[in-house]
Amino acid sequence: MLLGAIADDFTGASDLANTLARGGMSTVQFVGTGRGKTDCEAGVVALKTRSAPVDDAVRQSLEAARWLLEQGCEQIVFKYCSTFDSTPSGNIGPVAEALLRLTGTGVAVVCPAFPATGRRLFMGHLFVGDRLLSESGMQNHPLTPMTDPDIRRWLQQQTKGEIGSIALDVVRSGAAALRNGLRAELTAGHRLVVVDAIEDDDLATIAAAVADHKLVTGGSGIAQGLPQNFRNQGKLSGTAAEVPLVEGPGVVICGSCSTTSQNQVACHLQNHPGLAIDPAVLMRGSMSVERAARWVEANAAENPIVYSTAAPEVVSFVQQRFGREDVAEKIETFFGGLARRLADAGMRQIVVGGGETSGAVVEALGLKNMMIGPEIDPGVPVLVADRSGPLGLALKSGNFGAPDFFAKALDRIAGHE
Ligand SMILES: Nc1ncnc2c1ncn2[C@@H]1O[C@H](COP(=O)(O)OP(=O)(O)OP(=O)(O)O)[C@@H](O)[C@H]1O
Ligand SMILES: O=C(O)[C@@H](O)C(=O)CO
Repeated sequence: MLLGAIADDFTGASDLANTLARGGMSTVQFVGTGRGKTDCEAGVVALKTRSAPVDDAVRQSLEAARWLLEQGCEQIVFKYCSTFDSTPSGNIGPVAEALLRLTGTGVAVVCPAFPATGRRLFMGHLFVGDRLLSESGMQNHPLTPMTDPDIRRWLQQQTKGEIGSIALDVVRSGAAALRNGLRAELTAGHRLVVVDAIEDDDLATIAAAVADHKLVTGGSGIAQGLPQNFRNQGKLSGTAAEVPLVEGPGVVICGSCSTTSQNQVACHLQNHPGLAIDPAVLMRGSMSVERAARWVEANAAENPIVYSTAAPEVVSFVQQRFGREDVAEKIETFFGGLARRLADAGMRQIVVGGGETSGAVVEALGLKNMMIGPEIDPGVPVLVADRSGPLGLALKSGNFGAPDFFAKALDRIAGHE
């Protein structure tokens, strides 16, 4: 393994694995510090640490990094969300600082930009499309409401060390100028440096500038140029793994409440049967995994959807009543249990909406690693795991995908265009 990555959630991991695979590295997505197939050029360890307690997130990330370094990785990427999902008390800062120490790195870039999905960083401020992050809908996120678009200020609340920043004009001056800028930041004592990027070319410049960095941090965009660094050194084999097609039956499970997911659920419901999961009903114990599974099986021929997706005011009402973490855990456990029950009974395609939800589903399915198939929409590939035969998956980040993503994902897993 040449490049090892640690992703703080499962959809983020598949987003990054997709980028590295498209960049020409043979890539495997590992579940936790999952073992199994390690003969790849890039290994992405998917953790579920985005909303975990800080100590837990640091411990799991260090364990994953140590494992990746043992596999021979020359560079470690810490992948977080392109919308920088975190709270003022963590976890991006503490994990990044712990990885700096572990890898003996002086300075690392911080760059969540992902222009293909509208995430651009200018003067340290993060935009989603034409909106500042804090006005993009992300301010209503159920677990990590992003209420400040200034990534320097947000990250500073999470770290012990002072945060540096490098503006777009330096990036546009080229890789050598950026390297000098990073050295100057290090001299000033800034070991985590927020770097602007608004186009793919900016990300390519940043990737070229950090070719010899032991640690790189960012969204999946930062990884677009990393395979080229290894190619320049003649280290890539150029052989891609064969990923099998997987026919149905299929189901969609959505626990994401983002605006994008709300539209995608509404779109899928136009032509497919749906079962809405009311968290209050779940908390009272009046809905069981078995009941939902029977409903899915009765509708299996029509690619049904089971979802807890709801509007922000409904989400905050239920959170106030039952507690944010308790509700999230109840829903995630339910969706995990549902996926396992369905896969045990022969479901071969599972499409999931939401990073936390995806983590719960993949962990409940007990998968060890996943191969990376074709891209469905920017940032979301087909994944194929082995679970008594091939199981096709798509793990969609809350904010990714076209309105018809769910139907398209099921088609792509089966190899239909
Ligand atoms: N109706 C609801 N009320 C309250 N909480 C909910 C509801 N539906 C889902 N949730 C919880 O909200 C969280 C949604 O997070 P998830 O990561 O799955 O989606 P997302 O944040 O939109 O996606 P991503 O992390 O990929 O951006 C989960 O913990 C889920 O259990
Ligand atoms: O970077 C993103 O936006 C996604 O890969 C993600 O992390 C989803 O949770």
